[in-house]
Amino acid sequence: MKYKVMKKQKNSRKCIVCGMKNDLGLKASFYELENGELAAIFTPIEEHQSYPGRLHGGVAGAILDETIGRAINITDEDVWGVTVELNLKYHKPVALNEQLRVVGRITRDTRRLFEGTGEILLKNGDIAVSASGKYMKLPLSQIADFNEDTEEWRVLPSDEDPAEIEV
Ligand SMILES: CCCCCCCC(=O)SCCNC(=O)CCNC(=O)[C@H](O)C(C)(C)COP(=O)(O)OP(=O)(O)OC[C@H]1O[C@@H](n2cnc3c(N)ncnc32)[C@H](O)[C@@H]1OP(=O)(O)O
Repeated sequence: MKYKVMKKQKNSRKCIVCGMKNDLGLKASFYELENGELAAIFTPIEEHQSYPGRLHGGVAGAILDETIGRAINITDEDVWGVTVELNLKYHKPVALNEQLRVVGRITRDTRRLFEGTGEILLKNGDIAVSASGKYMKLPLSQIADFNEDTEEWRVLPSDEDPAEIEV
């Protein structure tokens, strides 16, 4: 199904997944959808390979980790957390140099923890990798010395931002 994009989330400077100034990073964009899920869009490059032409499983884990983790921000922009568990299932190989869609959602939300699931989708809609994750909520000050300006933590509008995404 195609869902309307309601909001684009922020990118950062150096994060391996969302850092726009990390030359080896995924430079993923994150979009909140009208159905309450979060979609990520990124294009893996050669530097993200495992076997030639195939996305590394750890990199697939990284994008799923962040997509599920950021899905909590759809309902509360100020929740921060760290991953405490991540389970992955690799169903199909993922090719490089093709734009990928990733989707994540929250399945449980308590005072201290939240949990969610997510999938990397191939062009034809098949699920290539699926994941479930558990995150511990923490104040940002307990996670890192994070200055929003220095870390360039901001929404970066682009002409390529989609109006709707099929997930
Ligand atoms: C918005 C978010 C987007 C996020 C996207 C990407 C996020 C990341 O990549 S974060 C990087 C990777 N993750 C990390 O670095 C986390 C590393 N781990 C830690 O820092 C610590 O283990 C930390 C802070 C989570 C817990 O530390 P600490 O408080 O000392 O642990 P501990 O005392 O053992 O446990 C505290 C409580 O949490 C619970 N807990 C700990 N781990 C888990 C777990 N995996 N599952 C369930 N409960 C857990 C314990 O049972 C305990 O509960 P209680 O107090 O009721 O007994």
